[in-house]
Amino acid sequence: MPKSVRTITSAEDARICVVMVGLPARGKSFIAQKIIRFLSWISVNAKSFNVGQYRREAGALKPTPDFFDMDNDNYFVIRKQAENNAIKDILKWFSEEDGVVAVLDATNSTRERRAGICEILKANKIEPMFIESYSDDESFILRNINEVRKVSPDYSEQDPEMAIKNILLKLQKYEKNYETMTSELDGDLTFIKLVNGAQEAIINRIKTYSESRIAFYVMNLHLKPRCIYLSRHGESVYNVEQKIGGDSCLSERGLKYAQKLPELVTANAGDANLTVWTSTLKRTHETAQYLAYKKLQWKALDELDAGICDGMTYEEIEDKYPDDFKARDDDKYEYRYRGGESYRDVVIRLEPIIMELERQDNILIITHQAVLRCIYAYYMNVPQEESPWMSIPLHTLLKLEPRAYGTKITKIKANIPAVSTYKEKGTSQLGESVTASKASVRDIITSIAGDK
Ligand SMILES: O=P(O)(O)OC[C@H]1O[C@@](CO)(OP(=O)(O)O)[C@@H](O)[C@@H]1O
Repeated sequence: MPKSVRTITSAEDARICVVMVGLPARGKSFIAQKIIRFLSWISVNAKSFNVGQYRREAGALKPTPDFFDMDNDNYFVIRKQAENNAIKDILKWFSEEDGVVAVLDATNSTRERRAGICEILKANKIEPMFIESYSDDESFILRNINEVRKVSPDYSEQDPEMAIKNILLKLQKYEKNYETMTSELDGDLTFIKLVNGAQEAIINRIKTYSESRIAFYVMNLHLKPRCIYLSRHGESVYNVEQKIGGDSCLSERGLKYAQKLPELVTANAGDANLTVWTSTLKRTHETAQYLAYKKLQWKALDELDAGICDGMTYEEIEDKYPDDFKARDDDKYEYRYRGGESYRDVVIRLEPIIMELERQDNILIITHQAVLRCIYAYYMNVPQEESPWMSIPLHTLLKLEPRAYGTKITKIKANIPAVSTYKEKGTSQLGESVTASKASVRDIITSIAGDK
């Protein structure tokens, strides 16, 4: 019986607690959630602990700005209790749930408070890593205030004007005591200070691979509006023959999709500048051939390697390697084709693609079924056990718009028929053909996938 092999992603066993630092409305929760999403995607056990949530659970549901008055002892007790509960849960999570990276999402705005947290973490053999989001840019702050107003349970039911007034008052309370991190005064701590998003970054005492991976990731984050377009290559000769893998050319209908793609892209991206990324396989180049944008080839975007099954149909695999066929159906994410790859392997080789995508502006990626599922899973927060089973039809352009707390997705069908390459669990038969719908070119479904 073939056994899937678990791949270790890092040789370190250090447990890290990322401690967020910064005034309210500096995008700390956005950074915290992105870190968790990225680490979970690469299979690192990571969890965020938001002190605001603990404070709400402690009864301070919709606090007035006075609640954040640093000189008010009564309120201080509640705030401190919320912080203590969060830290208690972090320690419990590390010891009982094999945690690897926790994020303590709070302002942690004074040196004294940070020193206290440091002491507890170190006593429990957890490495503290501070990430400060600092800003003196009014437009950056205003954008974040607006975000907080919309998504924070503290303000979501308030009249927008009143909410903004309250957030500004809360900010003033914190500003009085806020101590930013500096190499001079905090030189013995591991920290990264992001100034105005990631316009500038100060990095101090990053020692381990895991810390540098997190630091590099957050330095690449940006919230400038941009779109990521994803498409599978047009229908290939192998797709028509129901064979997997290979390096075949496009079918006639696949070529039609390639010819239509420039029109689809312009209809949605207008005259925005785009870079097209393809894999190194022929079917993706042929799909990109009529697009008049700069093109880059990535080996990392090549389809999941089916090893000894490359070039076979699912029926042939079931017939010749029934144990492998079943093992893959039982655990599609972990199953590694003999001499080939698993979905987990694909995610690992896609890490540099995600790092680069976070840095970039508008990108169109033309790649393959399995690779697209993995990229999609990162943006849409799809759990590992579900992602290999997602249906991503041919001849469909996906438009992703990353936002602060989720990604907006639009599906644009090209209205060109294609075979289905979707195989359901428990069968070797492929689904129904994707026929041209009667709707016009732009059959658009829009949804927002929020963070979980
Ligand atoms: O993981 P599963 O569902 O088998 O999907 C991956 C398969 O998709 C295919 C099509 O069946 O990809 P592609 O987009 O490159 O045409 C195969 O080449 C590949 O093995």
